[in-house]
Amino acid sequence: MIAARRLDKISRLMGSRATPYSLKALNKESLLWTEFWNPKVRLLCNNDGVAAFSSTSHYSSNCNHSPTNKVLRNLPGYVKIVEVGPRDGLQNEKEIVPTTIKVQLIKMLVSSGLTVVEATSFVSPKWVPQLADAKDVIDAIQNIRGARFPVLTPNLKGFEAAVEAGAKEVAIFASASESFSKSNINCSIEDSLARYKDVASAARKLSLPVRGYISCVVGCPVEGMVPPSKVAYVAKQLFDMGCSEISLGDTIGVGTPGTIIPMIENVIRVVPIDKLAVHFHDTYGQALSNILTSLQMGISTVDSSVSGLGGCPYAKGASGNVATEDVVYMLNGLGIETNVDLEKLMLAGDFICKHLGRQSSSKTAVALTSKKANSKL
Ligand SMILES: CC(C)(COP(=O)([O-])OP(=O)([O-])OC[C@H]1O[C@@H](n2cnc3c(N)ncnc32)[C@H](O)[C@@H]1OP(=O)([O-])[O-])[C@@H](O)C(=O)NCCC(=O)NCCSC(=O)C[C@@](C)(O)CC(=O)[O-]
Repeated sequence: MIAARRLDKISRLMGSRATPYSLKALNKESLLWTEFWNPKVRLLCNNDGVAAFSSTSHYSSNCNHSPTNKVLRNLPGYVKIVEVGPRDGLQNEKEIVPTTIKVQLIKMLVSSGLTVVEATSFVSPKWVPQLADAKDVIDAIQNIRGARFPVLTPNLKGFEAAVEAGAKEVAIFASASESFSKSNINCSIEDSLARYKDVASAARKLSLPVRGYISCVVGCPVEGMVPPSKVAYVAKQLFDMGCSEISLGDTIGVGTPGTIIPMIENVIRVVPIDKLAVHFHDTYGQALSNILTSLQMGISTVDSSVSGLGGCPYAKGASGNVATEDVVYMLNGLGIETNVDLEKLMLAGDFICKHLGRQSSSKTAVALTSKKANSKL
């Protein structure tokens, strides 16, 4: 068995996120080996040193199922959720949502335990009037602790405005479809990549992290099927210009595991899998199965939107993002850590849905709310 002193030292090295699921004795060799994990790495150790090392792919100690189960073996122990509700969720809303409501929503999302909340976009207010108050939103959330608040910036003008407002992290958004690039940001893919190089280099000078999005990773509303090689090409460009994370967006929600797998396979030939995130819209009800497939392939960052709000203004017919509540419910069921308190998350969802005057698109929120109401009868 591993000595207590050594165990302490390794736990310290792996950081606080190594707990509470940092230790696990392996079945057969529990007297000799101890497995340590955190969201990034997995170590097999004994008193003689580190025996094996791998990135992510491990089991949470909360899991009821056996690590030898073939289907579930490669799931991560921790999934980082990137909440995009205040930006992607609201950008398409026709009625302008007051800044105070947006700020209250962000506060509630952070208090549910979400550690990344995309707050707004510094885009042209003529193109996306709903987010014209970006500066005020960033101003009002400056003192909120416990989460990062990336913002979308389509060009240097947006980047400079974001930095001036106090943003500490930005996201650039390209497309794998020419037609979508034109309708979303009014330029070709190549022109957008040239613009984004400038943004990425300006961000590097200030040591600000840059996330890269790719839209239409399986289908485009105009062009139909998008070849995986095109997605891989854009992913490599974004990675090479310094994006610390690349989010693969099924903007119109047409993907199934059958199309997601070849797309991810192509991308991971050119970008390390731990740099990838997935961003699924739920138009055809495929988002959760696509997320599970992505996790099985080794991805451990998932974008979602509280109450399933959202949709891109330049992707007609696309429904909302996958609901964060549904993602958390599924991950809880798999014993995968997220740091998110589902009850508190549902309060945030309820808050924004009441403001918008509509029912949540989260099946989990609807089911748990009606279960609660019934139990009170
Ligand atoms: C990119 C532009 C600006 C090009 O728009 P343009 O009209 O080609 O740009 P321009 O350079 O000719 O400028 C036109 C006007 O916009 C102003 N302008 C120029 N830039 C900015 C800026 N940053 N902030 C504020 N104002 C700006 C500029 O100053 C000028 O003002 P005017 O002289 O007419 O008064 C425009 O197309 C735009 O803002 N597009 C944003 C569209 C958008 O936000 N789409 C939704 C986000 S992407 C998404 O949802 C997909 C994603 C990420 O979620 C993943 C997925 O699901 O796929």
